[in-house]
Amino acid sequence: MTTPHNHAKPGDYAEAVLLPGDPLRAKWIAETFFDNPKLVNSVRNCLGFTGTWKGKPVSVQASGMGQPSLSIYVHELINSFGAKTLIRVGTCGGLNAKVKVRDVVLAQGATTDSSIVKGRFDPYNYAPLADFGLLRSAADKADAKGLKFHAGNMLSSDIFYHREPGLEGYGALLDHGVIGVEMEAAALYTLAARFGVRALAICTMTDCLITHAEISAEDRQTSLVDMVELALDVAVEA
Ligand SMILES: O=P(O)(O)O[C@H]1O[C@H](CO)[C@@H](O)[C@H]1O
Ligand SMILES: O=c1cc[nH]c(=O)[nH]1
Repeated sequence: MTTPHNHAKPGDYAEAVLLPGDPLRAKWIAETFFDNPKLVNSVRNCLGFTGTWKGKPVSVQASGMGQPSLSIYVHELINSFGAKTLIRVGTCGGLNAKVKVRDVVLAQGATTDSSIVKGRFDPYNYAPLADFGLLRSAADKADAKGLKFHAGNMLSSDIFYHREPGLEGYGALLDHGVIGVEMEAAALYTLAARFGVRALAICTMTDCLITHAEISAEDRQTSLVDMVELALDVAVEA
């Protein structure tokens, strides 16, 4: 069934879908890693492709930036296109000195300021979590590949440009082990829990908010190769 945001046909997506924020990253992933990539969605240029990785079907769909955008694509992937395993392949800012630029971050949990999650669970503070099986698989595979990775609490913020300067906007999160900041994982985990599917967010740290080290625009794509290969191996395993 097509949707206002996705003109793919039933069966166009694999059950395992990678979710980068950037549509051009989706295209790059399909063209670089997939065998026989086929464009399945281009509505709003939020590109989606299906192909195979190591002989197994897999898709990639750009989520756009932020939790409202990701929520639309993920809701439709699950409910209209049968997605069962959703793995975000994103970039994040670093909030902890132990995380270096280019390190891979597995978002074990996702703290958020977003009204998509916040307030929905009153009087409780819901803790959006990664699927444990996917998390364990990603950690084991990262170890086997010799990849430097960190697993922990990610901040999924609705705000990229905080009013407060530097690290001030992150307040007590800094003293409580939150390791990185991106803009989508909490909504992904909450939707996955609601609809009984599996989700994991894997990010490459591209901008350290403590040291201000960052990956240059030219290096950004190549530095994501390890993360994408890891995500693809996890995605097609089930
Ligand atoms: O590189 P992507 O996957 O888009 O992820 C990060 O980059 C965007 C902000 O620049 C946000 O979407 C954030 O989550
Ligand atoms: O600082 C950053 C870097 C990447 N993505 C974010 O959301 N924030």
